[in-house]
Amino acid sequence: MAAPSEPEVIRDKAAMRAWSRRRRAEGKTVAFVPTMGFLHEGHLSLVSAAAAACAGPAAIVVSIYVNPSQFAPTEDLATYPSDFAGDLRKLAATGVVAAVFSPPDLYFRGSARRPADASGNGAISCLDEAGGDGHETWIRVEQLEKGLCGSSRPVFFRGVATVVAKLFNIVEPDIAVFGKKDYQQWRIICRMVRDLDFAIEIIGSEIVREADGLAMSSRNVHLSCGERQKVLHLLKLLTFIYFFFSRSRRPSLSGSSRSRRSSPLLTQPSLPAALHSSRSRCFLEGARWLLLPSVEGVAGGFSSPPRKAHTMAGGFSFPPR
Ligand SMILES: Nc1ncnc2c1ncn2[C@@H]1O[C@H](COP(=O)(O)OP(=O)(O)OP(=O)(O)O)[C@@H](O)[C@H]1O
Ligand SMILES: CC(C)(CO)[C@@H](O)C(=O)[O-]
Ligand code: BAL
Repeated sequence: MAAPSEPEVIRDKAAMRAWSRRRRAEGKTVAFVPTMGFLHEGHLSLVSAAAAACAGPAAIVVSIYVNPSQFAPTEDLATYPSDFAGDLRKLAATGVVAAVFSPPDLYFRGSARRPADASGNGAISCLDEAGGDGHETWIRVEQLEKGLCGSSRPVFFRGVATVVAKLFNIVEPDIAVFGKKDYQQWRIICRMVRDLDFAIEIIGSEIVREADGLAMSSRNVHLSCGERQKVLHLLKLLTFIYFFFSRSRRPSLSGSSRSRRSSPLLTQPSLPAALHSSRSRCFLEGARWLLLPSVEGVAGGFSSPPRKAHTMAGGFSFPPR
């Protein structure tokens, strides 16, 4: 990549929107990478994908915002890792990021915000249980948010879809890039953009992994050595199941409309037909049951479970890379 150059840091919504409009008036494509910060090579690969997707002159914007509305009060908002100065250095080193949008807060909190209790432990999101005249407008992608991460994190995808829509309205990008590590999230954003007529091209970018195969993820810093080993075992098992079924069963299993209806996520054409069969579902269910103690062991080891399924699975997606 090119020589380091400092991105402009923008904190204000109106200033961000004005910045994007100026760039577009100059004939640039505004390409957007939303993140929650504590950046690693996975995030930087999205920046490269954004640069590659712009045919002509580009204005690349990265947002760094830990969105409270995707965290339930039982989750880890308070301990989410951050290193803003380090993030800026990494983005500057890419030489292609023109602006970093890092707002202090994107929500109207209202007067009914729940106060901290005597021990100082108030609800830390979902928007501190906002009510009254606080934020009350939500986007739900009703079918795709069911299952997988949606099962263990009940407010997660509602918060993601809502904040991404807010960010799209503020940044007004032409292109936005999301990682396939968060596969369900990527599919949900694509569906929201289609259903609500956002004039934005969504790009899904491939998973970047550590040398041992674990998908890079900001929260990996919270994993102990033992937890990491358990996650890697799970990743190996899933990879084995994938290859076993995709090689030996695929030809006879495609085109079953009945099984394709069972989960909206599994109807994406990029997923192997093998995984739609009732037989492979039984196998996966059995494996999940056998592995549950180790998965729960990993989840229980964190200060604020539940964790995301993809982190448990080492960022496994279909097909594995
Ligand atoms: N290893 C990776 N490969 C590709 N994309 C990634 C990777 N890690 C994160 N991304 C993408 O970067 C974007 C921002 O993600 P985020 O800031 O939540 O980081 P994260 O590493 O996914 O954090 P977390 O540990 O909370 O999942 C998302 O679109 C996500 O899918
Ligand atoms: C898309 C996102 C930035 C919304 O907060 C977040 O869920 C993430 O980083 O994957
Ligand atoms: N990359 C997903 C963000 C989250 O887990 O909240």
